[in-house]
Amino acid sequence: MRTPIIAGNWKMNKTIEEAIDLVKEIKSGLKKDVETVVCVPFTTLSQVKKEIEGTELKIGAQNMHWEESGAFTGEISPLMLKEIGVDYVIIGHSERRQYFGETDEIVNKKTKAALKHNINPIVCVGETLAQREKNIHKELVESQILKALDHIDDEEVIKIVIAYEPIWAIGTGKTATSEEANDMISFIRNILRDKYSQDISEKVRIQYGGSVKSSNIAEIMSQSDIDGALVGGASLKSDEFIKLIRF
Ligand SMILES: O=C(CO)COP(=O)(O)O
Repeated sequence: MRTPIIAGNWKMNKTIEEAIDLVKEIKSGLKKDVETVVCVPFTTLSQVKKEIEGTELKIGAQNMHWEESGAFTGEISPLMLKEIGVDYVIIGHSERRQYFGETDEIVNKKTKAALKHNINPIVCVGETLAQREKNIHKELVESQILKALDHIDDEEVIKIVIAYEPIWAIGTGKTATSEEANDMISFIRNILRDKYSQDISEKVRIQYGGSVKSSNIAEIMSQSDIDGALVGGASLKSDEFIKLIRF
């Protein structure tokens, strides 16, 4: 059985003070057997980590460099995240790919670096609207997955969470139908089966992301292959996020 995982991606939102307020409310609404993660801005990681001590709430970063240190102005290394005690890191979010030029090769390097440092990567994949309309969305996602997982073995891949986020559904209010999401996610599971094994494909958790909110979470989570959600906008308000955890 795969434990459901609901992760909030706060993106570039919340000052330290706001972050602490939000996390105080979230930790009071946790649900047993649903892994809950908040992926917060770098500047708030330390304080949020202190605030969640002794609770089941997990903490994630939204990005990371693959090197341990060096002349990479403005970047944050896996060692720095590990020192804070970060559990997860989002890798290859479509906004990083789109605005900051992250390629599949970079996503692979970052994923391997996270695993090396025992930080669980949440690896994001997903197609644009144009790619879906051209009916090349599965090809595209397959290529993103295989490149992200290059040289990652059986023992490591099960620590990865994959997030399928169709770009046209992010922040647009347009959700993929739960059937469309499940269809792609079961397709991803088949890619894992072919690359690794049936057993591995049944262990890896795969989330859906894109305009997830309290009104559609139950429907999304009722699908056979969807193990959770990566949530943007709706993770910024405690009452809404708690409803998502309690789907
Ligand atoms: O990008 C997302 C999560 O990583 C999704 O964002 P929204 O939930 O705001 O559509």
